[in-house]
Amino acid sequence: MHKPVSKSADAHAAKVIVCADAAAASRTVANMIVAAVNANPSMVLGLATGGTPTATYANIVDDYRAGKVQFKDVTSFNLDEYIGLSGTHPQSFRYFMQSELFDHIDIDPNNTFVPDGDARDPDAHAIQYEAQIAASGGIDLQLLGIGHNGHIAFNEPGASPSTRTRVVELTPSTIEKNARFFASADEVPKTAITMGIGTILEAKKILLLATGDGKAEAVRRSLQEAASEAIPASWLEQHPDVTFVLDEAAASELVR
Ligand SMILES: O=P(O)(O)OC[C@H]1O[C@](O)(CO)[C@@H](O)[C@@H]1O
Repeated sequence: MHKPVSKSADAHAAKVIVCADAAAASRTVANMIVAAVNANPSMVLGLATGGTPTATYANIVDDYRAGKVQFKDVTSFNLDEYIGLSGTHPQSFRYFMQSELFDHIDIDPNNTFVPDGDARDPDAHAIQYEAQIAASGGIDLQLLGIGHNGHIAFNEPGASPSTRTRVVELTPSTIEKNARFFASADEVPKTAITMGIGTILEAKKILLLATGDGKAEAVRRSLQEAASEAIPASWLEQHPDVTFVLDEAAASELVR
């Protein structure tokens, strides 16, 4: 049991699943996604990038190859993309999704949506992206990671729960953390297009995967402090169907 310490009376308690290690947490999330697709083969999936979900995607590819699931009628929307990187740039989130998941399953490429980091008018593109999500009928299941500073997608501290898909500036700490994927911090784009917190909160169901002790404080503050702009993931308390899937390390600061 995890006590929702200091949460407001109208907060929804997230479900929390603690797994022995990152591999088990990744497999748990893959199983949940595969089960959801099998229950609704034409579902709309919200997908995340970053280091955290790579093992989950590898597990999903394994299940696809084993004939346990098909994606031919699934539509996907990714959370975010760096501005200035085209989809062929190896550090773009479009490239990541192709190489980690889409190129290995039967999803229709026309039904995979990632914000276009190369859009001529990123503000207009963000509005169009929202319209595309709405036209799809909305996201059925949204996968999230969490940043060390509590960000979800690229909604950095300061983001309100009413934010929509838009252009944002990345914080120096996020740029520094993500520099590990680039040759140097100087190469990390300073701006991105991201779904807003309000956009994310409209998903019917939300799964947040966090692994490693570097995420322990952000996880604890999200689950056990009053929601505030200081920790964007804390706004998830406003959603009635959120599950945090953690490894022991990411769960290690929770008051149990
Ligand atoms: O999984 P990582 O690499 O720790 O990243 C944390 C979060 O930051 C992002 O990279 C920013 O969107 C997310 O993709 C991810 O959920």
